[in-house]
Amino acid sequence: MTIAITCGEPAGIGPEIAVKAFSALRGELPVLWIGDPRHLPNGTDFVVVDDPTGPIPTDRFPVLAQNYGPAPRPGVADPALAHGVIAAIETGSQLALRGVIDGICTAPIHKAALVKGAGFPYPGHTEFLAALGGVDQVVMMLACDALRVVPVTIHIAITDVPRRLTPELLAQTLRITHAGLQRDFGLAEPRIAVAGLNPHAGEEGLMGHEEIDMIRPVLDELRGEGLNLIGPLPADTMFHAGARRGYDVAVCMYHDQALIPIKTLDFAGGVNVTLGLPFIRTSPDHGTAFDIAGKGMADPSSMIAALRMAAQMAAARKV
Ligand SMILES: NC(=O)C1=CN([C@@H]2O[C@H](COP(=O)(O)OP(=O)(O)OC[C@H]3O[C@@H](n4cnc5c(N)ncnc54)[C@H](O)[C@@H]3O)[C@@H](O)[C@H]2O)C=CC1
Ligand SMILES: NCC(=O)COP(=O)(O)O
Repeated sequence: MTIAITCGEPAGIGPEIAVKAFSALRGELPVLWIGDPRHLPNGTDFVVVDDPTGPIPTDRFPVLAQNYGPAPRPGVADPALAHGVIAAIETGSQLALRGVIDGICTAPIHKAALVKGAGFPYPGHTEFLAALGGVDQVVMMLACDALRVVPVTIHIAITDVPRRLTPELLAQTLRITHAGLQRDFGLAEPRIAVAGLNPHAGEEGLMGHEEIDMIRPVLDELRGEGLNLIGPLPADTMFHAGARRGYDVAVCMYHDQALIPIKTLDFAGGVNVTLGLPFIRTSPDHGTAFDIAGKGMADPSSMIAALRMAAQMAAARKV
């Protein structure tokens, strides 16, 4: 079992948490870092791996070396490195698709630097990985011990949410979530709670109509396909401890509705997973943390949790 870590934004904390996670998981889970060794923290005891299909060393930090350019100043993204950051994600995905590695764990990227430096046309890894995997739609899920959440719409402006929230998108998100929890998380009949879009889930149409016009009909249709769906629920009351015991995942209508509760509950332990890909991808739930980059202060807990989750998902697919 080997999980590859893609370098992410070299000016962020990605290289640091990869090295710290490697140390923490030594003897438990082999990893392979894909990136430019010049971007590793000073003094990292690394070894270059020439052939990723061969044995991966576990005694020193193993690097599938790429050549992106000199190290940036910590906390200051250099768009000149954008092509390299993207290439690492492509390399990791190809290795995973070929079965050379068991999955990828992506360190955070700085989306603006990739757009500026390489015209990156995707809002994040999630959509880029869907393209690399040859699938039309995937689902972003964030998971910790206390909660799993899925945002139906992801990185779009809040003013665009009602328009982009179509019955097709909601239905496909629910189907992919259902199948992903069955396949990768061992839940035979996942209980899926679905949030409304409006306050009080619309309060019978007094505070918005999306629940009546769109969400309810989609849930009714998918119940006919055998999905165990609860809702639409008022989003403000579905995340307290008692409510969370009633479902396995909360499907939310937009990014912050989903990510605020999980990052509040467990920022250190949260993991970002892409469901619906032909290979396994996880990621820490946090970003590049430019404010602490290069200071040795970064907490690797979320990266460690993401690597463990990728390994568990890979094991589940092998059964
Ligand atoms: N998967 C990905 O590629 C992701 C990328 N991002 C990107 O990261 C950049 C910064 O995003 P922000 O919203 O500022 O969130 P952030 O998660 O980078 O930082 C928020 C706060 O949490 C702290 N923090 C984050 N991770 C930490 C860790 N491991 N240890 C200690 N402290 C930590 C930071 O120092 C900062 O104070 C943006 O460009 C965003 O697009 C954000 C989330 C995921
Ligand atoms: N807010 C979550 C996030 O930015 C992660 O996006 P992605 O790069 O995993 O698509």
